[in-house]
Amino acid sequence: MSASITIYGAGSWGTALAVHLAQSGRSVTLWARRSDQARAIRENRYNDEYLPGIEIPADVRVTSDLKEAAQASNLWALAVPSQQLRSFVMSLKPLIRPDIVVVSLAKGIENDSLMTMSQVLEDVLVPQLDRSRIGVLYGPSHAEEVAEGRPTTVVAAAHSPAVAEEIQEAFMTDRLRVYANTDVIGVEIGGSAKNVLAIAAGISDGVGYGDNAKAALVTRGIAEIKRLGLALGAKSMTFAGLAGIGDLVVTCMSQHSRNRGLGEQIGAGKKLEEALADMHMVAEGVKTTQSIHDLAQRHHIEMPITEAVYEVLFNDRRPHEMMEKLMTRSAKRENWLPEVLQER
Ligand SMILES: NC(=O)C1=CN([C@@H]2O[C@H](COP(=O)(O)OP(=O)(O)OC[C@H]3O[C@@H](n4cnc5c(N)ncnc54)[C@H](O)[C@@H]3O)[C@@H](O)[C@H]2O)C=CC1
Ligand SMILES: O=C(CO)COP(=O)(O)O
Repeated sequence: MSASITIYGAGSWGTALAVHLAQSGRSVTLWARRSDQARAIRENRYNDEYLPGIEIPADVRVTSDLKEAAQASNLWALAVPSQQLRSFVMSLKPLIRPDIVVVSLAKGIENDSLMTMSQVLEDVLVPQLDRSRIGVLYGPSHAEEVAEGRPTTVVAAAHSPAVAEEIQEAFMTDRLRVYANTDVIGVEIGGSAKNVLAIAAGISDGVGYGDNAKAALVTRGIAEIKRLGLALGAKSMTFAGLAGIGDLVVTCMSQHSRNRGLGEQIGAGKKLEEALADMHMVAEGVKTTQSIHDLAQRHHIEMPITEAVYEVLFNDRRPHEMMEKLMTRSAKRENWLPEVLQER
């Protein structure tokens, strides 16, 4: 077990993991961006802004000093929004050491580069850090439930099996069960694209389409996510795993999901800007819709649900119009054997 972990980003997810891991005996340092936030958490032992009602154990060290956080451990977990990851890691780069393992907790695809989070980390940190020491931790894990110690499962992915297992061991507790995987691109595409489908599920809830429509979005959603993943080199089975169907189900069904909640407001008639103005926390699905839409175009992948979400969010199209378009597409086959056998 990695004795100590540094978590960068004292938002909902970073704080929840810090609480959970500290309660499980790890030595945890939580880095907060603003010194006033770090001080308030140190003094009150609550993070009311991002994770209200959860007490932060006294042994979680809270700092806004990057150097102090970097020196505190050899395992760095990054819980900052995906579009800010690159600039944040640039500021960490002077502090990197070759024995560090860096894990992205952020789920998303960078807008301009269309890189996944591990690719952004590689882009910034290699060669100072070996590529094998970069990983991600994704899966169905709402912060509110992890902070309360409710049973949760996630997947640690890295190109090196040994590093995937090192991350697994570092985060595994009796209430947070971690699986290891080496299909990094599969885990990242599953864990990121699910936020687009969460917005679709929320729109469906807001309009009031019902349970059948929601089940269709989850099922046909994983089909289109898998198509993109396979084109990018992912393994088919990853999409039946925790960062595939697992993450998709939780986000489309949960009361906690911010992306689903944002979609619900849009389905009920709000404009994207209005829905975003009501949110304090990041809803990764908005930016990820742009990236996934662009990736699908680049690789000529049919992603009709993503396309529909894109049109509603960015081109002012009505949810009813897009649903009609989805329902009246030409007739398709589902999982015909010759096509399934072509998959990896
Ligand atoms: N909340 C959840 O249940 C889960 C969230 N995630 C992922 O974790 C990532 C973070 O999510 P949350 O903690 O929920 O978001 P949040 O909105 O609650 O917190 C974001 C944190 O990032 C910090 N931040 C913003 N811009 C920054 C910058 N330029 N540099 C450094 N720090 C910056 C903020 O101060 C804040 O502490 C997202 O990618 C999300 O998809 C993954 C699993 C669960
Ligand atoms: O990724 C998450 C849970 O696994 C959090 O994202 P949402 O809050 O949109 O569901």
